[in-house]
Amino acid sequence: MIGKLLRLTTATGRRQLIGLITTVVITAVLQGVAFVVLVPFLTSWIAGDAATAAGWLITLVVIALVYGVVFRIGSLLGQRAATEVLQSLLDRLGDRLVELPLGWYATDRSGTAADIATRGVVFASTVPYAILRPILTAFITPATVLVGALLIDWRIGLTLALAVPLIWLCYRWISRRMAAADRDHAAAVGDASARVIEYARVQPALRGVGDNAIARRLVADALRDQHAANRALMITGGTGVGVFGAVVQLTVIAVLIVGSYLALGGDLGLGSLVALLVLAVRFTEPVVHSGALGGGVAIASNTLDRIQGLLDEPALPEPTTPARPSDSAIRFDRVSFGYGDQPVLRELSFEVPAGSTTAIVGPSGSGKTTIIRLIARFYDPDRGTVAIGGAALPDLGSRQVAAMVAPVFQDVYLFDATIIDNIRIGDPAASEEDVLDAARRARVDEIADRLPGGWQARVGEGGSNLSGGERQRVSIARALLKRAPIVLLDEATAALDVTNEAAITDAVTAVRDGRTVVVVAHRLQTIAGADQILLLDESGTVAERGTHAELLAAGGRYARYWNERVDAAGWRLIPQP
Ligand SMILES: Nc1ncnc2c1ncn2[C@@H]1O[C@H](COP(=O)(O)OP(=O)(O)OP(=O)(O)O)[C@@H](O)[C@H]1O
Repeated sequence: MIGKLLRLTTATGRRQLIGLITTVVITAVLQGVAFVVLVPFLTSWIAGDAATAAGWLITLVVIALVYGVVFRIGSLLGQRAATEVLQSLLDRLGDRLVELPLGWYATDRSGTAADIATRGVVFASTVPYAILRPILTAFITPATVLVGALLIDWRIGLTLALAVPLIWLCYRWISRRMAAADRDHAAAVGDASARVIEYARVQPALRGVGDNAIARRLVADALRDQHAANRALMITGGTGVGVFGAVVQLTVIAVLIVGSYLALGGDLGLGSLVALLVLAVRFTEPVVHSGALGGGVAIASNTLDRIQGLLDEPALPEPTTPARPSDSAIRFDRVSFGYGDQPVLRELSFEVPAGSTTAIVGPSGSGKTTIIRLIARFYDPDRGTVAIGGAALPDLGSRQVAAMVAPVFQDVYLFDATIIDNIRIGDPAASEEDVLDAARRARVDEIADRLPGGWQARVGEGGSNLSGGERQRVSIARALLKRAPIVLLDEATAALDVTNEAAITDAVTAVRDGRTVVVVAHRLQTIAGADQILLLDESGTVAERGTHAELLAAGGRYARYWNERVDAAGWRLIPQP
């Protein structure tokens, strides 16, 4: 645990921790020596030798004074080390969360990450003071007492020494059980947090369908599992401490039996017997304490592992000298990709010429959004290459890719701020004029007109005061303001009202303006207006590719797909003269 803590903190934190450990060792030894000195003091006191007793008493007072000074220094170092550990962990986790590949966030890790970044980090910062210090004392003081007991009376010392392996085995047993119970508990807490966050997020959808019994059951099950895991942790801790206390008390009884036997045989004076019994009790006191702390050590160790695990999450490879893209053309070259063991895209190859628009269509689950994620470098493909401007994304580096690409996803998240502030995220340095210009081109001005407060109206948490289509228009305005050469657009699947439909059509037209656009298209206008259409099939490969006119003329899968959609939408194409 000490090694894990030292690895997680800064050089200053390491110095403070080593200082703390040094003072703890000194105070624990001094405490043990004080207990040992009690023996000659009590023996001479009971024997009526006041002068010798006074000498030992002075020794005890000196030990107590030195102990007090070193303890105070240790307390200060412990507090400073705790603050340093907290600060350095928050800094490192903050940096890590920014560096983690975006794909890490695509799977719902929010509960686990929130638990580590809040409860875990705060607990870790208390470890130097609340766990490390008492646990070291609980081992070093009895060890000093044991050495003293062996020197004073080897038979009593040997009795104590024989108990040590039994106590150690018992301690290991408790720690292992507590570590396992804590792992289950942490998993249950992470799961329950994720479920509660998810439940809050999907409230609008749930209220829309009227019956949220299934979602409520999922949350209730997760909370019940967390409760059960918490109970198991408590029971494991309570049982362990009870068993450990009983084993330690048996040690005192063994000393009492051996001591009484020696006293009855005349080998041990009454004063020495009393003093050695006091010593045995002093030996067991800190050891009993270690039983209760064993669980804390196991939990602390697990927590430090979890924090280290998050810090060690693999990042995507980044170039030392990023390559320069020649333009904004996108190329997929025999790309295969899957989430875990589940393959999604297979040997996918296509090109999107710079400045053109490609619409991706295909059945649900065929991997359309995954293509968008690969271009934004949420993940690197398992095989094959994704390139922009002739350079593979790992050679361009995540920063450059992020600067070149403006994604507009289906589930747009808006901050609970004004519409203007939400658009400005696209380019925080942009002038007010530029922000308003981008907003108008994405027809966000109509949304501002509708809201009380206009441009200064707050959009609510996650953008809840706006409709899905409106949120996507704000997101398109962000992309326009960013002036990135590539726009990735995952069109909302939900049916849009007439106003939003027209506004999105205008916004998409505004976005195209010389940019390279890849759009997961659901609206017929977007599909028909694209320079190139890629039709994916269920197995994650390109089934057909071409312009709308070419694919319709071919009369294949795309033509069937198109005709079904046109019939469903009641659409009619007006023949061109
Ligand atoms: N983060 C993820 N982890 C695991 N599997 C995922 C993840 N994201 C998507 N998938 C799975 O990968 C497959 C392709 O998903 P993707 O979202 O790319 O499809 P899509 O064609 O965009 O679907 P839709 O039209 O329904 O949005 C699906 O089977 C989906 O369940």
